[in-house]
Order: sequence, then C-alpha cells, then structure tokens
Amino acid sequence: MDTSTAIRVEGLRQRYGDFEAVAGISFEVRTGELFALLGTNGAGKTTTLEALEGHRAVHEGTVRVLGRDPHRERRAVRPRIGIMLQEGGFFADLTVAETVDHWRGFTPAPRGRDEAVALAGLTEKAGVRVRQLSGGQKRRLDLALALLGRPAVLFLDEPTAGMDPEARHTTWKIVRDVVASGATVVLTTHYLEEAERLADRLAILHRGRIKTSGTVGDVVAGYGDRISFQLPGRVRVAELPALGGARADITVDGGRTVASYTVTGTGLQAGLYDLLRWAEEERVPLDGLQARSASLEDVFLRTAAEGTTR
Ligand SMILES: Nc1ncnc2c1ncn2[C@@H]1O[C@H](COP(=O)(O)OP(=O)(O)OP(=O)(O)O)[C@@H](O)[C@H]1O
Repeated sequence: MDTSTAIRVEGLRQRYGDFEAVAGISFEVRTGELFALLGTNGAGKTTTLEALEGHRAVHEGTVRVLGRDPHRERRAVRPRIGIMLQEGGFFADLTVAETVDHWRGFTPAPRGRDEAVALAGLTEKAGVRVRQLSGGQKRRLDLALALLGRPAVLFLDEPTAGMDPEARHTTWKIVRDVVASGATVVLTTHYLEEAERLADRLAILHRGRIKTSGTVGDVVAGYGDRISFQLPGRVRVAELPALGGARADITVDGGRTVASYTVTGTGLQAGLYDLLRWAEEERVPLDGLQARSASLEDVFLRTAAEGTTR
C-alpha cells in the first residue's frame, strides 16, 4: 500500500432508490492532512462520508481507507478510524466520565479516561450528567469518544455545528492538535471560515459532483480580487475607468449605487492604484471604498449559484 495516501475515492456513485446523491466523484486525502468537504445542503457530503466510514456499501466506484475497502473489510478498518457523527447517541443519565468509561469498554487500547476528557476540554464537567451538557459540550464529548482509540483517520461530520465562537475555536485547536499528532482528518462543514483555518485541501460539492478542489489558494485563484465603492451621483457609469481591463458592475443596494470590479491579471494593488489616480485626477470621492482578495465564500456562492447538467 502507498502509505502517503490515507484515502482514495474513484468514481464514487451513491443512490437512494432512483435518486443519485453522489454522481461520480474522485479525490485523495494524503496521510496527515486535513481535508474538508464543503457543499450546499443536500450536496452529498454525509453520503460520501458514510461510504468512507464503511456504513454504506458503494454502489459504483472505489473507496479505499488505509488501503482497504471500509465496508467489506470493516473489521480491519474500523479499529483504526474514529467517527464523530452529526447526532451522537448518548445515555442522558450517565456522567461525562461514565460515558467515556462505557465507550472505553468497546475500544481496543483506549486512551485513559481523564486524558480523553481533558482532550475535549471537559475536565470540569467530568461529573456532570450528559443531559445537563450544552449542545456544544455534547459535540465535544462526541469528539472525545471518536478520539478514544487514537485513530489514524478521523471523520468529523459538521463538528462545530451549533457551537458559539469560543467553543468553535476550542474545537479547532483540538482538531489541529490531532492533525499535528499525525492523524488524517476528513471533515464536513458549512462554516467556510472553519475550512479556511483548518483545511490543507478541500473540495466543494454541489448536487453530488465536485465543482472545485485543492488548497484554499488553488480554489480561490482565478476568482479575482474585488474593489468596490459608492458611485457618486455626478459620475456616469460610462465615465468609470477600466481597472486591469475589468469594467465595473453596477448594483443598487439600499438606495445607494455601488460600483464593483472583479480584478484578475494585474492584481489588487495595480487596480487600486489606477482607481485612486483616476479619482484624484477627476476629483471624485470614493465613499465606502473596499478592496479585498477573493475569499472561499465568493467561490462557494458562485459555485452554489451555478446550474448543473443534472
Ligand atoms: N436515507 C436517504 N433516503 C433518501 N434520500 C436521502 C437519504 N439520505 C440522504 N438523501 C438525499 O441525498 C442527498 C444528499 O444528502 P446528504 O445528507 O449526503 O447531503 P449533505 O451534503 O450532507 O447535506 P447537508 O449539508 O444538508 O447535511 C439529499 O438530496 C438527501 O435528501
């Protein structure tokens, strides 16, 4: 087996009855990297994750986790992977410590109870019943359980859904530490900032297909930098300069007319320089001037808005 590749997916298709939820996707996850699956609601992220986890047989294509078929060779693969589901199933009357103890009983060579509780930042809650935990704390308990067996590959399905910003940052730190310790992580998320901060590489799924993939830099490249400002009343659209060859798009937002440019090629700095020189020469004020690089959100929204051939 090639040990530099932890996960290989080739031509995966998954159906529910006649409905094709995953329509032929391929990607690889390298050992020790964090790979994020992003996508609109119903894009096929959870379905893909379930195939990787071995929960569902593959309808078409190939899935390999640590060189093996996770469904057919479940007994070999399962002890080496950790899974954090969207909805963890707990006994509400057990305490955090009792829950961890319970799961340690099913886990080969588990972490110590206190270590697992501390890893999830729940030491102060060790004696508290699960029913009394907040939603975010329950998610972290779920993460602790997924990490009990020191998995080589960790699957996280929307690990920070419903968490407040502080809890989310704490969880990101835990996940970063897991990756730093050498584990491979695949996560799904709706939080683009989460992917931007954590992912070595990512794929954006839309209606069962991968629309784009790569590092955040790869994915946003080609989407252009954005410059926008409020169009002064006395300037006619035809008088606006071209920036790096780009013409302004005009939108009306809350009664204000906004001119925005998507600048590719010469880049943000050169485009901004041309705009400021023009404004100086024409004595035009640039109220609400904004200049920023393309973000994952720009790519995501554009991808989600695109039709597909399905
Ligand atoms: N058990 C099922 N039976 C029938 N259709 C299903 C089933 N599970 C999922 N689907 C459909 O398959 C598609 C993909 O669902 P999936 O849960 O994989 O998407 P997702 O990207 O994880 O979505 P979300 O971000 O909303 O969680 C959706 O259209 C969904 O309605």
